[in-house]
Amino acid sequence: GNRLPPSPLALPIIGHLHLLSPIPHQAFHKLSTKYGPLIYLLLGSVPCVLASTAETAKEFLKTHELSFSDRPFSAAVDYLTYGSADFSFAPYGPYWKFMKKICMSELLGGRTLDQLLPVRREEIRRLLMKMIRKSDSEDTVDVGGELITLANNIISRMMMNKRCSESEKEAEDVRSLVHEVAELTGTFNLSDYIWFCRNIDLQGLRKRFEDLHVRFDAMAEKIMKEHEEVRGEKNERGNEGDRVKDLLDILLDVAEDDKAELKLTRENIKAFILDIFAAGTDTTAITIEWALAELINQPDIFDKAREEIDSVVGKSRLVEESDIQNLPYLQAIVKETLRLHPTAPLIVRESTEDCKIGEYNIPKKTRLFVNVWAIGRDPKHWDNPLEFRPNRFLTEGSGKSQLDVRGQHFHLLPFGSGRRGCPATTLALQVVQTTLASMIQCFKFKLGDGKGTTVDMTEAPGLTLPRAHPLVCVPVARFNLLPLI
Ligand code: HEM
Repeated sequence: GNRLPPSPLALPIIGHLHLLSPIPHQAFHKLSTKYGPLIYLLLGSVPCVLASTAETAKEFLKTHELSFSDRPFSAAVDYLTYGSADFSFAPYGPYWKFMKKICMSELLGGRTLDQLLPVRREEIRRLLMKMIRKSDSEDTVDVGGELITLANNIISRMMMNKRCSESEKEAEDVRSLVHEVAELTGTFNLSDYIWFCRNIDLQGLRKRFEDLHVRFDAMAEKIMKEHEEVRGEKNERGNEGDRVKDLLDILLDVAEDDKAELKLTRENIKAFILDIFAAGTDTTAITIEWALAELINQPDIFDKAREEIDSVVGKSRLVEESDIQNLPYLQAIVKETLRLHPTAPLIVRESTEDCKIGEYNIPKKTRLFVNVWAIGRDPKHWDNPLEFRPNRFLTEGSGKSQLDVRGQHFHLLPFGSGRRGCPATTLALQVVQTTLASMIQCFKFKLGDGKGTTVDMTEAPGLTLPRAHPLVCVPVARFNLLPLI
């Protein structure tokens, strides 16, 4: 037959759009408890399916992977990605495949990440220095804000050998630009619908896209020109190769390579820069913020993590990326954070052909949402799912100790799965684990403004699972840290 999955009653014109607020992944979760693990929805006029369990996720992302490897298109994406010249939103075709190959072999591959290790080390030290000063003056730190700056600087230096915050003003410009782009493209894109509800002023919205596009383009052009100048000089002097290449150098090399399978355009390169900032900054920073909030709320877990680091690393040097493999409890804390607080709570794809899932027919051009957030809290797969218990990943015999977060285990999908999964999982884990470990090693935390001893864990609306209440606290250095930095 021609059966679609079960569906709540739809309203004229808006379909099920009214059911999504205020926080889409939470609203979706509620719908799934009522209508089941696979639901059909009409968002405005767009047909969608919603997968809310590990089993349904596997059907779409693995069994029928190739039918669901496109991303949906929206006006924001069109404006901001140079007419879809980018990577994150590119259709699953030759251009995407070409870029994916470069991503995995060069841009985000092991060798590049190794070469750029000093960037990550320096930026983490810069954050720690700032916190040491706050500790000395017994001042509060806006942890979330500092982590966004950290993530932004790491990405910016990897991408184009430039920190965002040479000056505070410049840093703020880049931060707000990146934030707006992420908000508007809705990296995991729901926003066009939500705006439709909230904001009928489509004209005003278009103006915002244009504005943002112009601002971003100016920034990207400036950076590209600077690079091209340096490359010109290098070529004249003939001494290329004495400096570590940043990602932009690698992209420009590919663009100049006449033997490359595809010719990268200027738009492609700018759009890629935009993608990396939009996909990599908030997700990384907010994950670390959630992890720290959980630890502050559970001093016994915090103590245990600190003891592990003290015994493996000691107090005479700072924890390094290479220590992480010897810190299983820390790794478990990060997995548990990604289970409960996945900063990409919904995976968004689109189907390229008709397809049969179980007894249901899913037509071509149907948008897919996989509710990663709900799957991580499913009591069928997780004991006491709402409790933060890193030990669940360590207990021998529970079967959970072998679980990783790279998309092989469909009840834990913080980075998605398959070909279209996050290409920067390794980098993201390096930054999250090492930053968290160094904060644990160096500081204890007192909550700011006398707000008691527990951190409020409410989520706010937003595509990257922002916290409703910013984590503000006073870092207290555990010992004299300066010799370590
Ligand atoms: C904790 C941090 C991060 C999380 C939780 C995360 C999660 C995700 C998820 C769930 C997806 C969609 C996967 C799918 O459709 O199956 C994705 C895609 C993507 N991520 Fe990440 N990510 C993180 C960090 C980063 C970083 C640091 C970068 C870049 C440096 C990055 C770049 C991308 C890109 C380019 C895509 C699109 C890939 C494509 O369409 O083929 N992500 N990420």
